[in-house]
Parts: sequence; structure tokens; C-alpha cells
Amino acid sequence: MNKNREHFVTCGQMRILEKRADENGLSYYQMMETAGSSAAEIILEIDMYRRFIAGKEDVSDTVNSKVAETVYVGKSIKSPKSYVSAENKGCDEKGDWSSRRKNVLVFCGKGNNGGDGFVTARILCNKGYEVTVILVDGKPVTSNSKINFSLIEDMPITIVDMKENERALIELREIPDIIIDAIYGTGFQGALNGNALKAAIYINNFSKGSSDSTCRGGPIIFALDIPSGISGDLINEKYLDHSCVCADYTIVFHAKKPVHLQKFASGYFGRIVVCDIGIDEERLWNVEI
Ligand SMILES: NC(=O)C1=CN([C@@H]2O[C@H](COP(=O)(O)OP(=O)(O)OC[C@H]3O[C@@H](n4cnc5c(N)ncnc54)[C@H](O)[C@@H]3O)[C@@H](O)[C@H]2O)[C@@H](O)CC1
Ligand SMILES: [K+]
Repeated sequence: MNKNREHFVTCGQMRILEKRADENGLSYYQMMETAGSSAAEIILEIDMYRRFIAGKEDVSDTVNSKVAETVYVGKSIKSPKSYVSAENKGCDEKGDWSSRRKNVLVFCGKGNNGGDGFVTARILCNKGYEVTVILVDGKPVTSNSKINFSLIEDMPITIVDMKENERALIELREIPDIIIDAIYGTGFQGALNGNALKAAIYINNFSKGSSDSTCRGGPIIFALDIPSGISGDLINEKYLDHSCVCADYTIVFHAKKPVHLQKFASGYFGRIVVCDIGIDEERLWNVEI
């Protein structure tokens, strides 16, 4: 690897790495579980910290360095059901720190980025958050995303399908405390349209661009992997769709994608936190195929 430039992988390279990881003992399911659960940990940490210092002082730099220095490493993965019970045990200890249950809106697409969103939704629910999942493009279609959707269906999570209810966003009564964008990640190309565009407009109503939501009021907006509407491989400003989601934090899985390095798009990412999902890139590039 060239040490003089910041490390990144293209979306195509990411797909190859995930495939090789899956063939070499780290399943697609494990990677999704790690991505979603690590994202939940990061969100919990930032939210608790924000609450702790709310209104007292400007701590944006402290939060930045605290989060940036944290490396989120993949955990050993068990069966889907064992996760749910493990999280429930943690809930008694950690779920009661809030006098008011905080509202989380998780916008999920039908692909694997949406699958990450279901994992995050499940964990935040088990930690005592009041979670609403918005299905932007209807029910999930990828196999791991379907499994993770099935895990939240019986939980006390409100699930709203924008395909079935055109007024879904209008009917959202409360201003959320946290918004999670899990509509599109590395599988997206082009420009937002339809319900995804409506969702991005809804989210961006709350986003204040570069102003730091850790200190300002209103919901904190987290994007999983890439703010929806931005293509991961984009390197030409001409093709940037400005209706994309504008996040306060972007939680990037494994490594930055080319667009994360582009100055012209930096206003949409907020702070970037790169999160290890267990992929040993050096080894995987060298495995025999
Ligand atoms: N492959 C895996 O197992 C893993 C994937 N991960 C997550 O999965 C993401 C990639 O997942 P996918 O490859 O399923 O793709 P995405 O979930 O990013 O998006 C796929 C969907 O977007 C649609 N789409 C693409 N361009 C569009 C456009 N212009 N308008 C409307 N719809 C459009 C596609 O038809 C497809 O249905 C990553 O960013 C990451 O968040 C992580 O969970 C880690 C493991
Ligand atoms: K996203």
C-alpha cells in the first residue's frame, strides 16, 4: 500500500473484498452484523456524550478526537437469535439512563445498506431507544437484509413502509432525536428519485450543513457508509447530486471510498468515522483464487 496517500477502496474493490472475506471464513452476515452493531455503538457514544455536555460548553473538538481515535473492531459472531438475547441482557444495565426515551428514525433502503440499518435499529431499541424504521423502497430484497428485517419485525419497533403509505413522512408527529440514513451505500449510482428523494428532503430539513449538531439542538444525522444520493466512486463534482443526504456523521465501513476523499463533497459527510468490520485487506488481496 502506498503510505503517502490516504487509504481508500473503490466500490468494486469493496465488493471483491467482501466476497473473498465470505469465502475465507468471514460471512456476509457477520460483516453486516459488525457494521450495524459498530454503528450503533458509535451512535450511542456520541448521543450520550452530547447529552452529558448539552448546553455547557463547546466540545466539538473533544467529541471529534474522542470518536476519531476509537477503532471499532469486529466481534466474534454467533447466530442471529443469540444476538438478540445478548443485547436484551445489556438493556437493563444501560437502557435506563434516559429519563425520556429518545426517538430514532432509521431510513432503510431495500439493499444491504438497509440491512445495516436494521441491525442498528435492533440494537438501539434494545438499549432503550424508541425506534421507527422507515422502509423507503419497500421490503428488503437481499438475503441478509431480509434476515435482519425479520429480527426486528417482532420487536417494539414501529415499521412504516413508504411504498404503502404515501403520507408516511407527513404523519411523523415528533421531531426525532437521531436520524440514521441507511437508504443507499456502495450499491448506489446516479441521482435520487421517488421516495428516496422525499426521505432526503425530510432529513435535510433538519440538517444545518457544517454547523455541529453535537452542540446545536435538533436531531443528529448519521449516514451509514455514504450519505444516500452520493455515489461512492464519484470523483467529478459535475455529477454530484446536491439533493443527497447531508449528514453530521458518516460511519464508513472498512475504508473510505473515493468520494470520501473529495473536497467538493466534504460538506455532506460531517465527521467521518471509519469502522473496522473485520476485513483483513492485505491478506485478502493475496489469497489464491
Ligand atoms: N455485501 C455485504 O455483505 C455487506 C454490505 N454492507 C453494506 O451494504 C452496502 C452495499 O449494499 P448493496 O450492494 O446491497 O447496495 P445498496 O444497499 O447501497 O443499494 C442497493 C439498491 O440501490 C438501488 N439503486 C442503485 N442506484 C439507484 C438509483 N439511482 N435510484 C434508485 N435506486 C438505486 C439498487 O437497485 C439496489 O436495490 C454497503 O454500502 C454497506 O453499507 C455492509 O453490511 C457490510 C457487508
Ligand atoms: K447511507
